[in-house]
Amino acid sequence: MRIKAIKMDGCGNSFLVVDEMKTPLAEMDKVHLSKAMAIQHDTDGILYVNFLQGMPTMRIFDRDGTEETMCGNGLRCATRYFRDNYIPNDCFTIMTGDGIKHVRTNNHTVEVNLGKVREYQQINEQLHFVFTGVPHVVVIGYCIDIDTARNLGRSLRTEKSLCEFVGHPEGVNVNFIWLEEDSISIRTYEVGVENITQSCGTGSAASAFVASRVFETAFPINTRSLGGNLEITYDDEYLSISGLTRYQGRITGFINTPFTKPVSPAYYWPREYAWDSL
Ligand SMILES: N[C@@H](CCC[C@H](N)C(=O)O)C(=O)O
Repeated sequence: MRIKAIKMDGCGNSFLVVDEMKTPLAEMDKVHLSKAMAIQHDTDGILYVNFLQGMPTMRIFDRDGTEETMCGNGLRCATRYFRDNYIPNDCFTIMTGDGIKHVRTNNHTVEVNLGKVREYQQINEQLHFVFTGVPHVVVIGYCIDIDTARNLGRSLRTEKSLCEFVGHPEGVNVNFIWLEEDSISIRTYEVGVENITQSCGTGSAASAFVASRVFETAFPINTRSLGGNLEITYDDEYLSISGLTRYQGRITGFINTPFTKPVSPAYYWPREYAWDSL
């Protein structure tokens, strides 16, 4: 079976977009396929886009093949894909694992409304917890290097007592934040990618919310991550994130379906980048 995907990123948070209207896939194939494609093409996850009962929908599978409820930057990329291919409007809605989300585009800039802040709790002076579609711990501190953030993030992400305390025994994403003159800087250790990513939309929103309480920073808040900046707004308890999205290229591959067991990615997914300006 031939599969086509588009490589995109939102502030460096990278995804392959698989359009299920063009490439219908069996549910059982998605876990193996997602893991294989994400590793081979070095992306943080795979976005499956489709229309279900007439409604645009997005599903996100992380690099390790697990499905997540939400992904802020992924939703921004999916929004741009829908706008450019199917929905010639600036404002519309997309169904996600975390419910219906309102989205808005302005050329390459995409804003998505993540909904109301949920489950906020201050754990101690340095640690806070916020649910913005997926669970996020926010650690307040000072400028941290990548290796330290990766090591600390990895141990906090599965720290049993912390995860149980915040009600998410499955694990949490970890954001290290510090205050800059005109913004906050963030390094996010992401569940499912199991590494620091270039940017995390839901993590940036959670971090901005915590910064507004701890540093009394006024919204809109600019967040700086390795891959770029996002603007976070807070309106009537609803958090929105806005920033640039990019196309990186088209990918074509072939798979034998259905999968019965995990297969080496290179076996069925040849590299055929055709970089273009889409
Ligand atoms: N990068 C995403 C967040 C993805 C969620 C995370 N990988 C998880 O599994 O919880 C974003 O932009 O929000």
